[in-house]
Amino acid sequence: MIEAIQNQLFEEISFVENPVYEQIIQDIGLKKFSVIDDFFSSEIVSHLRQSLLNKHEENHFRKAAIGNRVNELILKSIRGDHILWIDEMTANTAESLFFNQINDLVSYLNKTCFMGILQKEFHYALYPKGTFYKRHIDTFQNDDRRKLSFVCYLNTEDWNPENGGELVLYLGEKAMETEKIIYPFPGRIVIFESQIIEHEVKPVEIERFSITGWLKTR
Ligand SMILES: O=C(O)CCC(=O)C(=O)O
Ligand SMILES: [Fe+2]
Repeated sequence: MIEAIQNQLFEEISFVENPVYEQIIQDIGLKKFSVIDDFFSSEIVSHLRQSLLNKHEENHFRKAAIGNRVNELILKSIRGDHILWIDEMTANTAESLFFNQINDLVSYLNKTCFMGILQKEFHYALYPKGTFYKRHIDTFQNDDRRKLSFVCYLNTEDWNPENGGELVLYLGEKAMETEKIIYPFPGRIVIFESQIIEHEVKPVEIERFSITGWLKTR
């Protein structure tokens, strides 16, 4: 009994407010999305990019799918990225650092906003030159488990807006829709409400690297 109270007290005392997480929570509450620069250090980003490139070199990536009854030609007109799912259980050093930060964020969200995030899934994505991902929403019919979409860019430091590949979020009601353009600068993350925000990746002029994932309720 006393131990339980001590533990609870300790939990309350040990809670440290995190300004970056608070920013994310405030943004999502107000705008349904948040963009944070330097969420990941350039060191982690470069290790993750190297890991992505190694695995791509070893032919582990697959062309991304969009549901099952779609043939390859149609698929290519919708999205052209190659992906590889990341398994936390067999994560390498860079991936473990990535998951540590994600898990820290998730536990903060669950503690402070009762988000109820119990599951997560992440994949590497490589967009070859000339590819894109047409306007879409990240939730499937009959499946509303995806709550927050999460993208983290792994491009090199010299990424130039002229490379294209910008993420466009479509915000607001149809009649007054606005576009939020987000460049895929390394270390930058974008978090948005999966069930609400339509978005697209514009055609890219050079290879574009990222990790995309979802925080889910179960
Ligand atoms: O890479 C991005 O900026 C977004 C990717 C995306 O929309 C997706 O994979 O569902
Ligand atoms: Fe998406």
